[in-house]
Amino acid sequence: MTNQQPQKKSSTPSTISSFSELANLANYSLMASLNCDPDATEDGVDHDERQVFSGHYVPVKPTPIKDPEYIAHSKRFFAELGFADSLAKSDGFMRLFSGDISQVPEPMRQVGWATGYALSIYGVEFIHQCPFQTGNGYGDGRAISVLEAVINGQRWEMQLKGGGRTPYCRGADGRAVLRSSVREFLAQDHMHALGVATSRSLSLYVSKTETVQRGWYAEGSRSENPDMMVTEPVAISTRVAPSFLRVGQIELFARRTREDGQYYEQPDELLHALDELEKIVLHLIDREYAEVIDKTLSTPEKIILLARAFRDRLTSLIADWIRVGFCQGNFNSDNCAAGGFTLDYGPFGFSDLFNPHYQPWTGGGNHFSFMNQPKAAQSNFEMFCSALKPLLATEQDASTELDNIQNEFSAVMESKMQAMWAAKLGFSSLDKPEHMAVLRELQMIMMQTPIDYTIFFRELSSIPDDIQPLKKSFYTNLMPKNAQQKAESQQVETRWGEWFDKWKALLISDCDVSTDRSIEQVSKQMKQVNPKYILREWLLKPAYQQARLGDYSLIEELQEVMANPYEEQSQAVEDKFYQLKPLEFFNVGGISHLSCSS
Ligand SMILES: Nc1ncnc2c1ncn2[C@@H]1O[C@H](COP(=O)(O)OP(=O)(O)OP(=O)(O)O)[C@@H](O)[C@H]1O
Ligand SMILES: [Mg+2]
Repeated sequence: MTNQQPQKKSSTPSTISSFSELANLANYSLMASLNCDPDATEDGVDHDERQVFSGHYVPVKPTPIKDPEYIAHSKRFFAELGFADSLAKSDGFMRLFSGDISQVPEPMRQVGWATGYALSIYGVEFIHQCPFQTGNGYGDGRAISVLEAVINGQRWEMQLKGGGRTPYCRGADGRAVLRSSVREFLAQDHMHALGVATSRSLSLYVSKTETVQRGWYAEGSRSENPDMMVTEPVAISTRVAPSFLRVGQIELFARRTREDGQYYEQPDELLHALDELEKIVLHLIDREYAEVIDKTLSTPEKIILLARAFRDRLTSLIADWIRVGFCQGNFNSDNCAAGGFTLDYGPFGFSDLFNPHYQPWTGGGNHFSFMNQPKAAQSNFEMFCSALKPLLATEQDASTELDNIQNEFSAVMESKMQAMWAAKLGFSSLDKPEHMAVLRELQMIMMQTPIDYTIFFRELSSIPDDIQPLKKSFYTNLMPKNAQQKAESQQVETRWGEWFDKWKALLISDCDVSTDRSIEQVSKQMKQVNPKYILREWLLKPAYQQARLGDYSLIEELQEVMANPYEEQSQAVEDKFYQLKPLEFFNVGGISHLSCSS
């Protein structure tokens, strides 16, 4: 059900308790397999926006945040890496991951790197909106990778978010504020605990003295857009993944191969562009798909396997997002990791009230809304396949096969969605029409009744005797009040009862025919796919507000609770975190919607 990234061979790690031990694990494959921007300076002091015409990466020295203070690290991920918890507060570690790379010992390098990428929004290329009207200004504007290390046989890239300006900053400050960094750090950690493929959270540091200004919402504001400027401390969160390659990155190098004279003037420049495209694709395979694609195959053969494998991961990812109520909010090709995992926790949100059009980001439009994410993914996948095409220009068969892989996306997506809904409902499949009818009817009533998506499925997972426990998920206060409306809502309740009876009868008959499925087992399985605890925005807000005052206890508490989202936890945890969204938070800026993610 879940879309785990491939597990590498693991031996029990010996603990890494000092920064010099970590430094010894540094191992940079990127520089060997990719091209550096030929216009770049070697020392990485390259902090003004400028066009980057070629090369896959630009050396950039991060700008440290002033007077950094420790807020959090992912204990779970540290344990996986074999890092001692004490490392997070140690001098060298804290210095590096708050942006000061100037003193790292060899074999670490005293310079990081940023990468360019192209942007497509819902399948439409954006080129002229960059400051140079060429697309050469898009890329990591504030994300800077600082380390590659091989740990227990797995290669990881570590990337600062908010590490200061890069050539791609487009005039912005290169910083991330405390609020957005807390959200990103916690959500990324939580998504892993939910079993959803994601970049991982490593650490979070805030500056005690450096601030920037951002537009934000006044307390309780219902304005769609921010109505005031706030001064916020800057922070750096570090995220970790096998790579940070995005669909937009492959697109950038494919666009440069076009014979429209936009990107090159001489024939050898076309060859160079094709070479850069091939290199980045092979690098993607090496970093993200090495376990499923044989190194000895030809490039066209590899490309076919890559497209198939990415399609498989991407469709699983989207089904998982919908399973747990996650809306990414801004699923452009530049926010779509080519390794098929969740990347960029900016304007994301977890659904409280079920709404297929749920979209936390005011700039996102319906195309990135909750139930439209399969379509948004399809657009990104199509851009990905088009970007691979120039490498198959003389390979008719492979090119046709790639078209087929692309054309079958929606069928594969649909089958993943059906498997996901079946699991949420406790069915082994939706193959029979009566199972499908139960799903369709449920989707209809869910749209007509204000219910909490998480609580509804969690209560259903206990397979109750009647609909009474499900009412815990009803936003009764949002239901109609006058007499006629009350009568209508009575009808809705009757429909719920009828739906429930049909669902339960099917479930019982499934168990009767299958000897290896008891009701208790089904309930247990349902609780493994229907989380109890979800990182709701109204839970996040007090955590970053308290952090602003120097109190990080709520962040730690949320981290703990959200690390075990499928478990039954204490009554106190349930009372605090397993609740409907309070009515006063509906339509409130910064909780129900947000416009700014930085
Ligand atoms: N404060 C900033 N300074 C420089 N660049 C920024 C800033 N905020 C956003 N950007 C850049 O604007 C683009 C769009 O922002 P978006 O919110 O998608 O990305 P992000 O949250 O910064 O990053 P990522 O996708 O790396 O998680 C990105 O290329 C990003 O680097
Ligand atoms: Mg982004």
